Amino acid sequence: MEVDCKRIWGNCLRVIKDNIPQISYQTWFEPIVPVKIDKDVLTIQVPSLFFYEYLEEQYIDLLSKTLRKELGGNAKLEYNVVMDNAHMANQQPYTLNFPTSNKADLRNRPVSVTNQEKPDIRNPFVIPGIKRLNVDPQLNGDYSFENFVEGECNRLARSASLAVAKNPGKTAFNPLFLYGNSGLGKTHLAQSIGIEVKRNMPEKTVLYVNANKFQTQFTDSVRNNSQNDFLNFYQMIDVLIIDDVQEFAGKTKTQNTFFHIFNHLHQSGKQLILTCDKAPVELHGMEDRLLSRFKWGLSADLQIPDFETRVSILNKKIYKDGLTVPEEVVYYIASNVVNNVRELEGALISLLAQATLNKKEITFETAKQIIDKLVKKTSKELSIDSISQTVCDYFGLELDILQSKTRKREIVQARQIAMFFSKGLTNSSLSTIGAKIGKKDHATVLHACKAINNLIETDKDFKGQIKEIEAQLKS
Ligand SMILES: Nc1ncnc2c1ncn2[C@@H]1O[C@H](COP(=O)(O)OP(=O)(O)OP(=O)(O)O)[C@@H](O)[C@H]1O
Repeated sequence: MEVDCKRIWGNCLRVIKDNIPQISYQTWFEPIVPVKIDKDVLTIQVPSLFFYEYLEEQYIDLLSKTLRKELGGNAKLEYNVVMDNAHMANQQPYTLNFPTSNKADLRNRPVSVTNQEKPDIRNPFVIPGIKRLNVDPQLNGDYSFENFVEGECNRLARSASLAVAKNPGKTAFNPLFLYGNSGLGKTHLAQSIGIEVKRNMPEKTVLYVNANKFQTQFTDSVRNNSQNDFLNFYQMIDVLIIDDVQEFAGKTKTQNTFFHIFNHLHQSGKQLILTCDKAPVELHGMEDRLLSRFKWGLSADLQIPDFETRVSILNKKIYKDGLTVPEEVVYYIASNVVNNVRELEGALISLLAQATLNKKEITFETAKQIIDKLVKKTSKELSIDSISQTVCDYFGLELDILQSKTRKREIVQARQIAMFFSKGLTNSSLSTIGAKIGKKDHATVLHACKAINNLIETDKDFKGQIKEIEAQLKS
């Protein structure tokens, strides 16, 4: 009997293996143990209730087909759900019986439970104490379609986002890849999709996550030996929004894991929405197989809004916050803050803050003073690229040399100086700086900053050089 059940389950596995991705097979089928066969009922043992629910949700059709091929039309499957080690003390497997022949029956099956304890699902987004897996989508209610102003600059991205929101996973826009410079509305638009899906299809599991957070969770899961939980969790999402995917650059293990999640979701008809600060073709430090997948759906860019759109964005915000701002002031802001919607909003906020603090009305004159100061400040902002260029010019080096693997002292030092100034003079994160200068990690950047600070304190000539470079950067 035991041999029989192993043989039959082995036959089923051969078919299953050919029909699903290897990672899914390893995750969901390798841990299953065939227990017994009784006429046309096969009993299998699974390690958790969550595991059983997932099999039922994702693979019941495949299981039914393969089992019926082996045991005939009346084939049935029974599960023994055996708790994991944490629950071994009172190990009394509970059995859930259901037939595989009729899918509708599966949803309303009679369940007999002899052990009510549930295994933990270790995931930071799961709200504890809720029976069904319930995921906090991490959405900001302000980032709705209603609050997003349409313009020539974002028309394609917005209409594609709307189409995806109405039909997640069912349009050709999968993944939807939204890209553009900082502060142009990528996060807002990506979140709008999540908000709309949740509004119209509350049963869908939506999750917004920043690429850095994803990376941290992944690293934690490796440390805690809970990679399977991590993978399983992400493979259950219906609409997955990953913000700032450029942060994955150079992180091979994270990319590898994301690749599997991407494949699983895509193959299961789930929706992926990715945002990035550049187009897929310009993305460096990313594996080719991942890049090619980014291009599968639709890439839509967000451009700098034109004057009219900038005025509409300001007016929308003014109206929403119940403020009164003279039209000429709105026009002045819109004419002078042009590159970034976040800065546009920031200018309005600082104007209002100053007016409130000084108990003054917002006049054109006060607005002009404040905005002029702000615009001057932003025009001085430097990029990692321009800093790297200035440092290379100063030492007479080619820019490319910073990206090379050479350990020559002068190159290493030039790289460290570029990192030091990028940290001090831009808002970029350590990992972004590292990725851009020599494909290094954040720890290397931190080390570089310390090394340069030490040298400034101990070496007078070096300090002089740093002062000269700084003067060039700020001129
Ligand atoms: N078309 C728009 N209509 C209304 N508000 C907008 C629009 N575009 C951007 N914003 C607002 O500008 C701010 C910045 O937008 P968002 O955070 O989405 O930019 P981003 O492109 O994701 O930037 P980053 O790459 O720096 O994360 C947000 O407050 C957002 O609501």
